[in-house]
Amino acid sequence: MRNATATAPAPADEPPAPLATLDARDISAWFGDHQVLDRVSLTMPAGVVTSLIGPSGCGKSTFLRILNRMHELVPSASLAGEVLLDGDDIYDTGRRLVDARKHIGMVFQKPNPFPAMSIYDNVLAGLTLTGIRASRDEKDHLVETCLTKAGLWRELKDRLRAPGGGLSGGQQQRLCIARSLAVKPRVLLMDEPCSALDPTSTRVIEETMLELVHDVTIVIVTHNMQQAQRVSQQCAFFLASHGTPGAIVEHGDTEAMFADPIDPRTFDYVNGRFG
Ligand SMILES: Nc1ncnc2c1ncn2[C@@H]1O[C@H](COP(=O)(O)OP(=O)(O)OP(=O)(O)O)[C@@H](O)[C@H]1O
Repeated sequence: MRNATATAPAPADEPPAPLATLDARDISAWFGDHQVLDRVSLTMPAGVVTSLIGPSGCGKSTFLRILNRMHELVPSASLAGEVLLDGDDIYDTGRRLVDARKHIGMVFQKPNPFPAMSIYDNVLAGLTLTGIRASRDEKDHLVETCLTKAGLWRELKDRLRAPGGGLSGGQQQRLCIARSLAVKPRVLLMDEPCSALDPTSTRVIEETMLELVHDVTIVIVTHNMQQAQRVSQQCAFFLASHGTPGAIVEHGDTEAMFADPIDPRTFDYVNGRFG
């Protein structure tokens, strides 16, 4: 068991963490006494983009937030089940919350850079929080690496001291991706990351995801069926029918799920017949 106080600061120039598999086992979730997920199990393999699809309110975001311990921030929220990162339970009582968030980063629907903070400092904002120390040279290198991976370096390298809030929506979202990458996560969770963006910015983020997946396991919630097909290799279809808690109806290879789904409800959903 890891000791909560034993985590020494890690240097920023350590090599990228190896790819990791995230395994959710029998996840149930509640807000108060309202159950919103019922025994959901899903393996999100290393180096794969997994998309979570399904109608509004079926529990996709709740499931995603459980994967990095954000669900517990809601006072009435509770859950059952296990989330294993390469076999280690992220809810183990000996594990620090901040470690789970460091290893499993999150990008939200609405870009949320610190608006008055410079682009440079935005990228590095997670370092202090997660106890990563870095020299000036290491910070410069990290900023360049993360902005490059997020597809922003060429656009922004001459204005790193400008405020993050002055960027376009698409650039802000990519800045948030760069900020997530700076702490070298092993998994990146993305909750409808393109829903506030125009088609061009959306395509840039999708291309970024396809590059990033070589370094980090990705799980994305999306309402866009074309996006799920473009970016993900694995897909899970969630449904909460007639007031029952959300559950996975079907999951597997994305191409197969769209071309030849097993369950008629999946067929109807991916063909736009409901939801
Ligand atoms: N903070 C909260 N407090 C109480 N209930 C909540 C809270 N957040 C979500 N819920 C409820 O949990 C259920 C699942 O919501 P969730 O946001 O996970 O669904 P979703 O599939 O991601 O929906 P959408 O696609 O619209 O974002 C819904 O019934 C929702 O009303």
